[in-house]
Amino acid sequence: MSGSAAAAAPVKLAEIPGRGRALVATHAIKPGEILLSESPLLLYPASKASNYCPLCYRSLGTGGHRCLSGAAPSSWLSETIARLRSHVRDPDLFSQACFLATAYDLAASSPSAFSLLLSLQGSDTDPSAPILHSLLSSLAPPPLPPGFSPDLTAALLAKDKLNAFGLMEPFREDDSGERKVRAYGIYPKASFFNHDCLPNACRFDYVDGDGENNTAIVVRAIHEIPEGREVCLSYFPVNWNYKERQERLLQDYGFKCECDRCQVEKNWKDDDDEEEEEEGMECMDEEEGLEGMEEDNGGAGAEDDGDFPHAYFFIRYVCDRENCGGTLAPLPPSLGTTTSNVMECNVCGRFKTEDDFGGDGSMLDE
Ligand SMILES: C[S@@+](CC[C@H](N)C(=O)[O-])C[C@H]1O[C@@H](n2cnc3c(N)ncnc32)[C@H](O)[C@@H]1O
Repeated sequence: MSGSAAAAAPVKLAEIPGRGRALVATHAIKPGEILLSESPLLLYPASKASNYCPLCYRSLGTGGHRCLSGAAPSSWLSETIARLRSHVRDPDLFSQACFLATAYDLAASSPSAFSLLLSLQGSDTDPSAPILHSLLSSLAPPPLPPGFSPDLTAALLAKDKLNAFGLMEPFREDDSGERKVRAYGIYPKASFFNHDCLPNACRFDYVDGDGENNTAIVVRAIHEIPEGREVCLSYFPVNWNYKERQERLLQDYGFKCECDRCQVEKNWKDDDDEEEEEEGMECMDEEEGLEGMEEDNGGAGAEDDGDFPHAYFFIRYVCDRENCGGTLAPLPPSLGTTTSNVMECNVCGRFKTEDDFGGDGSMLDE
């Protein structure tokens, strides 16, 4: 081995009371720094759409497609998915059944990866588990994979519910905010990111990109993160209002969010919620927001700035493109040290430079 030890991973696993396993920064993180780049444990289609390659998930486009998938699925999995495609009409049922087939196939092909999947968070029983189990029992060709049972099916669905990331169809201006998911993936380490309504990191995917890693997800720091601080993602678009966020987190993830932003917004009247989030906090004192961020190094804990402690986040890090609402993070720092002044949106993919922001941090008109 050479004299210099391999660089430590930027995040490590920790147990945080009341939050379970979490990922925390192992050193002071620079804006844009790549915290994790990870290939999926498993991937499965989100719908029956046929505009992408069923193996590498890249868009088929109009020209000839060159599939860059490294590995072919087993014949059992290909046959099961083909049968599901021709027999299951409901798109959600189809997608969930594909998940189960892919997960059971993993049990046969890689017991260690399958154990990893089972070690992830999630134990609620999905009401559709019995239907999905009998669907798979009747359609999948023999021999059925190891452990195939109603209990295991229910356990797998619970893992999927809490841990799957959507790989999105490319953004289109006329989407009117409704973006489609092309595929879902389960990423073993990324599954340990907890949620914060004002995250300090966000994830990118480049499903139509070149190379074999197009289904990897890349998590980058939005701003500086001090050593030891928990790194969190937002489990949904940051511009959702308090009620929407709380409902989703309780129903789908089983917890009540007590983050700094929720502490402030729980006291807002419903009207406040809508006005502030739709108008991107334009009415607040932007100077106050900027100072708050500077003192806190851009961390998510600037609590003392009155009613709008997090307004700077919206001005600086939420994409203002119509129907987008993605999160902006700088490109990775060059040579690992110099922070880039180019921000990338994780939804529409647009790049913005410092010149696109006013001196007060607001975005200039385009
Ligand atoms: C994708 S997992 C994240 C990793 C998880 N903490 C674990 O121990 O494996 C999602 C689950 O983590 C927990 N979680 C995530 N964010 C949280 C938060 N802000 N507060 C409390 N629990 C949270 C919830 O139980 C949620 O269902």
